[in-house]
This record gives sequence, C-alpha cells and structure tokens, in this order.
Amino acid sequence: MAKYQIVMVRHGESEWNKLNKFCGWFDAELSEQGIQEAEAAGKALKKENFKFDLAHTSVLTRANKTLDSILKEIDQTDIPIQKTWRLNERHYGGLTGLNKAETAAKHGEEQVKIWRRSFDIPPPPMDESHPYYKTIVEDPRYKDGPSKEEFPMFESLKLTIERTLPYWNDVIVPQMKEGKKILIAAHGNSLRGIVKHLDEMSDEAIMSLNLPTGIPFVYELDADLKPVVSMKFLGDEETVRKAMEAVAAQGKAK
Ligand SMILES: O=C(O)[C@@H](COP(=O)(O)O)OP(=O)(O)O
Repeated sequence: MAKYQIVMVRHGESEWNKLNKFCGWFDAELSEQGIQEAEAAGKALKKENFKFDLAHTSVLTRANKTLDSILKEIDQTDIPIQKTWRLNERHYGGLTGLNKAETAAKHGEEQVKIWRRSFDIPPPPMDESHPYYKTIVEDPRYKDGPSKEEFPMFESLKLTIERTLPYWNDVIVPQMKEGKKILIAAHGNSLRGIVKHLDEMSDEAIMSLNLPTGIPFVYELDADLKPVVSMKFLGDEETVRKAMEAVAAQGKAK
C-alpha cells in the first residue's frame, strides 16, 4: 500500500539543451520553450490538484526558475524551498560547453553514449585552462559548499549518486516520513540517480533511461520506501516517449 507520494521534474529546456551543448554545472538559462514547458508542468500539476508542503531544487537557475514557475501556476509560491548543490546536474567535466553532436562526429557516437549514459565511466576532467573553470569554481553560490575537496571536476552517474543520495536519505526521506508532500525540481542526471536508487535499477538498465524536460513524474512509495507506483509521468504516453527519444538522440552525430 502506498504511504508516501513525491513528485519530481527535470527543468524545462535550457538554452544549452537547445544548442545541444553539454551543460553540467554551467548555469544556463531556460530557453523560451523551456519557460513554456515549466508553465505547462505547473498546469499539469494544477489539473490534478497537487499541493506541496515544501520543495527541493539545485542551485542552478534552470531548475530554480522551473520550480518558481510551477509554484506560481499552482498558487503555492509561499512554500519553503531548499536549494542544494547536491541536486545539481552531474558535472560534465571537460565536455562542458561542447556540442553533443559535434563531439559524436569527432569521437564517435559510441564514446559519447559512454560519456552520457555509462554508470561509472566519467567524462574527462575540467582542468584550470577550461573556458568555464573559473566561472564555475569561483561562483559565490558555492561559498557554503561543496568544500574544496568535494568540489567535482567531472562526475560519472555513480559519482553524482554518491553526493545526491546522502541528501535524499538525510533530508528528503525524513521530511517524507513526517508526512510532508514534496516536489523536487532538478536535472536529467541527478534525477536519474534518484530513480535508479528507488527502482533498484541495474547499472545497465539505467543507461537507457532518458528523462524529458519539463514533464513532472510521480512516485508512490510504501512504508519501506519501495515504489508502489514508479515514474508516472503527468503527460500522455506518446508525448513522453517522443520527448525521451529526443533526449537520447542528442548524442547522435548530425
Ligand atoms: O548537462 C547536460 O547537458 C544535461 C543532461 O545532459 P545529458 O546527460 O542528457 O547529455 O543536463 P540538464 O539539462 O538536465 O541540466
């Protein structure tokens, strides 16, 4: 029997999703389409009468603005919002800023698939000469963490999960157990990590999961936090399927 319910959403399309660039910890804005997707996500939640006690998001603008837009649509702009770098997108290391299709043309689609979707093979590191190194490392939003030692220069999905899961277990789960209704607005890969954990997906199975932008999905969990309902999207099946396929196709050479 379901005891808890939690809703998650990947942010709406960002400017860098639109340009098909590896984004990671770069703080891209929502694109015009992404703004509309965020509004549509709010409308879908409103239609089903969703209400939340609090929300969690990353420290990146694309997720924050998606959350704000959803809360506006459901008339809940007053609920507490907790922001954490632990829900940030995976750090795409040296790939940050590169076009995914061009990278596939240069290194092969297979290699790009490994970088994007393998469980534990990380992208190359971002070194100090990288054009976005300073922008990210010196960003004041990280003054309270991660620490210098924790600050990633690249992350596989495995490494992403290692910093996201402590937040899930230590902050989100206790709130759910107190009966709080929670919304998480985050990113393709930080959410894939949570989904992998909840659904106990194998390292192979998670490779083929591509989360669409701006379509909320619901989990219903039993008392032991095992899913009774998994990843139920608030969108029609065909639209969700096409959106997932489009994300997968971003790594194809043009
Ligand atoms: O960092 C990025 O480029 C995308 C995910 O990219 P893929 O792993 O799907 O290539 O992150 P998001 O748009 O969810 O913040």
